[in-house]
Amino acid sequence: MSAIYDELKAILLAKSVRTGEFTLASGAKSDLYIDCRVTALDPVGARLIGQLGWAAVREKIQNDGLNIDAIGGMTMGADPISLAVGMTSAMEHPEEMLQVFNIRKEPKGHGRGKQIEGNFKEGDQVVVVDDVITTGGSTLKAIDAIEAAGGTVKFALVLVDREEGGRQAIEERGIPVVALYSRATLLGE
Ligand SMILES: O=P(O)(O)OC[C@H]1O[C@H](OP(=O)(O)OP(=O)(O)O)[C@H](O)[C@@H]1O
Ligand SMILES: O=C(O)c1cc(=O)[nH]c(=O)[nH]1
Repeated sequence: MSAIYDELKAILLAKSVRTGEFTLASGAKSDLYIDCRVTALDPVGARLIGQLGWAAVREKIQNDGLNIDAIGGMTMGADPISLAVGMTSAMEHPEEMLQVFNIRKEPKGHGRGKQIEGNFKEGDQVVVVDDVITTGGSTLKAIDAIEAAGGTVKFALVLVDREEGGRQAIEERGIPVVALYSRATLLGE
């Protein structure tokens, strides 16, 4: 694997992988918690996520002949990852640049009342992002919100797949999952 892959893995292991007693988004208990926010909000971590993530997204776009307008996911785990990948697309291949959006957990109660903020519009073909997938429930909610707003999700970009059924749940919906790391490749299990 690349130096970027190894460097990002080292930051994830040092800053994000935690053991203890945790309650997950699904309500399940776990002795493992991967707090990707700490890595994605580390300036070096963000740069590496941008480079690795954009390379993976660009490869999928090219292999499948896709036309992608934008990238984004459910706040807040997805937010720094989406921006890092979008910024890297603009820096490395400006002619292929992806716009970036964030999805609120609930539509805003005032202002424009939107659930999707930033650079998303009806008709867009998008990549949905999540930092971690466990059950896949959060990514599926993001997909629901994008579809309700008139977008089409072509695939999902995930930083870490915990390999607990999330990939299957998302792929059953017809949306392929591109994961930068799995539980096995991150933890060597
Ligand atoms: O695959 P799942 O079972 O849905 O679990 C993974 C989700 O859980 C966490 O989100 P959380 O709800 O803790 O929100 P946050 O990103 O706002 O912290 C994480 O950021 C993923 O989105
Ligand atoms: O399932 C979750 O809620 C979850 C697991 C994990 O490892 N990291 C995280 O941020 N959320």
